[in-house]
Amino acid sequence: MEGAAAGGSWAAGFSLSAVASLLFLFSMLQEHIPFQLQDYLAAMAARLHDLLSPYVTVTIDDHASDSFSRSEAFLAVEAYLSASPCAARARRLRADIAEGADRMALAVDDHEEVADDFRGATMWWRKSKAIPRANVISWAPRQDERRSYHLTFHRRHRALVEADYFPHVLAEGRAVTVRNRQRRLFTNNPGADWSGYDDARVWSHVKLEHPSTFATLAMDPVRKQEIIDDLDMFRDGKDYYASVGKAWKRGYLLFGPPGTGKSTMIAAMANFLDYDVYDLELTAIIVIEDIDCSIDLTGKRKKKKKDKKKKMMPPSDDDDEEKKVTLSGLLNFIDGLWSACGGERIIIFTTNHKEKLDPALIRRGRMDMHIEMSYCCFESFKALAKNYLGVEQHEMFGEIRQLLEEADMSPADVAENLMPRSKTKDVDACLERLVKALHEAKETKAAG
Ligand SMILES: Nc1ncnc2c1ncn2[C@@H]1O[C@H](COP(=O)(O)OP(=O)(O)OP(=O)(O)O)[C@@H](O)[C@H]1O
Ligand SMILES: [Mg+2]
Repeated sequence: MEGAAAGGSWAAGFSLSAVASLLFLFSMLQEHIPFQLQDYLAAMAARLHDLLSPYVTVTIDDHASDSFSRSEAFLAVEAYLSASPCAARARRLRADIAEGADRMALAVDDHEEVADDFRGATMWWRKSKAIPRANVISWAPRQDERRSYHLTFHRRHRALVEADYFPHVLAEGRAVTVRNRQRRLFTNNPGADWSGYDDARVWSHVKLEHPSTFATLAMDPVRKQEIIDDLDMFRDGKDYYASVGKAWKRGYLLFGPPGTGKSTMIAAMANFLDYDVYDLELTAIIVIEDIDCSIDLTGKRKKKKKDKKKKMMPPSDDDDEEKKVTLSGLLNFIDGLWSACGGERIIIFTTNHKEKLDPALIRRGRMDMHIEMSYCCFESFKALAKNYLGVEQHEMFGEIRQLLEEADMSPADVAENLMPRSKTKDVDACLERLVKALHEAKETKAAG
């Protein structure tokens, strides 16, 4: 290893090159030496190397010997090196789109070597490729190529590598993978069977490419900040959750009339946290409470007699019992979803009718923070006006403020009225259209 030799003494450099020559000779002779002797010689060469060299080498293979999937350690190192400043000095790189990622990622190419500086210690990374000997002739690209990373460092840094450097590489590598991957939005399929754990039928997902952020989300700034703080606290709260003995999970219930920004908030949260999102649309679920929620000592749920209560919003013409979901089935599913996955989890429930939900469903622990998304207030309007029209002050703002207090209009409707109808953004026309719509909404409210 060139870099390692340069970093050590002359003697180490000499001994390394001597060993390298021996290894080269060994590989030349390999074909003429019986198998048993090959193993013996390899072991001897390794011991000779150990005796002479002050350097330690750790190998990380891309496939664990008993597994077909790629090793997590290898992927973490690959991701770490792709983003590390040390890789910027590599001359040969390889570009690829990793599984689940949405952009090209660069990785160090085969046989390339890079030096990473960690707290004053130099870590040399080299990537190697090996093609196992096989008596198979194939025109297809070799599937059995094995790649490995070799980390070489001075033996006095061994404790540092084990205690600090490897955890650092793993954490950074994972963070890079999360940043690169395509995030997904899962939504529940109406009518799915909630009694089982068949995730594929219950959830469908799309790529999450929603542009909404907390900066564009219109709501009371104080409440918005509370939510951001809560998410921040959760994200960095791994140790805290462990110390109080709680699973690292949090549930949010977003409730409010249609068009008040519940789905927009979900996208903003996902973009803020870089998480996948499970959006459980409760209004689309029919729950028939035919099972009592108290649990007897044998752990089974007691059945209630014939007292069937509709607790959630069912499309009333849907009489297909098969499609209906029992409350306990839904609770089991939600709790199963929580416990099935390690690591941090956020699940967001949305509904237009909080008052119709069963208390068991929305108790703290399942839904820890209840967030009301309400009709557009003046603060929200100001955010939308800035976002859609680029105005922060206007003589019509006073009138609009007054009207917003008297009429119920969702942010979705306010936004729609503010949207310019032509490329020449006519701010006055947009605000006038909003005032007119607010007057109508006010009359409707008074009449209803
Ligand atoms: N608070 C908000 N801030 C910014 N834009 C909003 C807000 N509320 C609504 N909008 C706009 O209105 C559209 C519809 O809002 P959204 O889908 O988030 O409503 P919702 O509360 O999820 O409604 P529903 O109950 O029908 O699902 C959004 O795409 C967005 O453009
Ligand atoms: Mg929605």
